[in-house]
Amino acid sequence: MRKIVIGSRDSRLAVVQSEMVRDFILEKHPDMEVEILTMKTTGDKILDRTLDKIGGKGLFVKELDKALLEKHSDLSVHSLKDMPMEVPEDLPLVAFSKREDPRDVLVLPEGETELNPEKPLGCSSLRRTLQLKELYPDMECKSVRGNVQTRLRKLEEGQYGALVLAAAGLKRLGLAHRISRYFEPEEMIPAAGQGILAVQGRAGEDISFLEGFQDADVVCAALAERAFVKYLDGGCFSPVAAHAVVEEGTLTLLGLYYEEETGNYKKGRVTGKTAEAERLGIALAQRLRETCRARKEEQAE
Ligand SMILES: NCc1[nH]cc(CCC(=O)O)c1CC(=O)O
Repeated sequence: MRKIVIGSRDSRLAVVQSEMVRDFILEKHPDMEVEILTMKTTGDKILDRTLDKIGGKGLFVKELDKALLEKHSDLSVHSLKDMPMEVPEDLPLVAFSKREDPRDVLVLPEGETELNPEKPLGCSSLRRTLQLKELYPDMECKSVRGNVQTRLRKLEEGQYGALVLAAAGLKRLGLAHRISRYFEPEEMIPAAGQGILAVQGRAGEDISFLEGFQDADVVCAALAERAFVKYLDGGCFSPVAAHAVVEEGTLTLLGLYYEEETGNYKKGRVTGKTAEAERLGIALAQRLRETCRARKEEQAE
């Protein structure tokens, strides 16, 4: 018998996600024992500042990485979209899950059926803010921090007309009934990795018990999305968005590139073979950046 400890943030969503990995392992290997070890990360503790002021995505993984390194845990389960592009070599991502609904959605206060245009839209990333400006040009967007439950509480308190959240988180929390509108990926390009779980482990250890967990097409989509963002050095705060779909060996990647200095941004699409996922991500990134550059030169003339 082998015992595995999964390290998890202590938010409800993080625990549900860790339970999904636990349940997979237990179903395939009933002789194994799996325990979930929850912890608060710096990113969960600091809620009064926006993430870019306190140091980025890494704040949600530092404590979990430490537990892995010190062997208090064997695996960490993360939302892939929260993972930095650079992952420590000794703590590799060892599996990606199948993808839950990757779309962003609109959530109204409980019982309401229409969007109150007098109140701001609550959203927590530049990526969403930028794209919401196109969909709701007359509405203000206001930052909302905290885990999904905290954000929903702020919505019920009347601070916002609606929230924009990921469908994946709401569905996993059993809150799909709160969704009042879905944004198709073409209208609002999701964050790279949205809807996918990443399992992280220690280099060199046996993780054969995760066999069958991942889906090859989802892995290709994730690689293309992350290659795009990494090439553009997106990190957490550039509103870079990337979403790939794989169908019968063909990968289509949608991307958004934003140039901080000028405020210019550009959306684009690339299609190719799944085997070339990362190259496709880089190719789209290069093309969009060139387009923004060219436009900047035009404006300067
Ligand atoms: N930034 C928080 C976060 N990280 C992952 C999800 C949703 C689940 C997922 O995308 O897999 C959410 C909530 C949200 O953005 O609404």
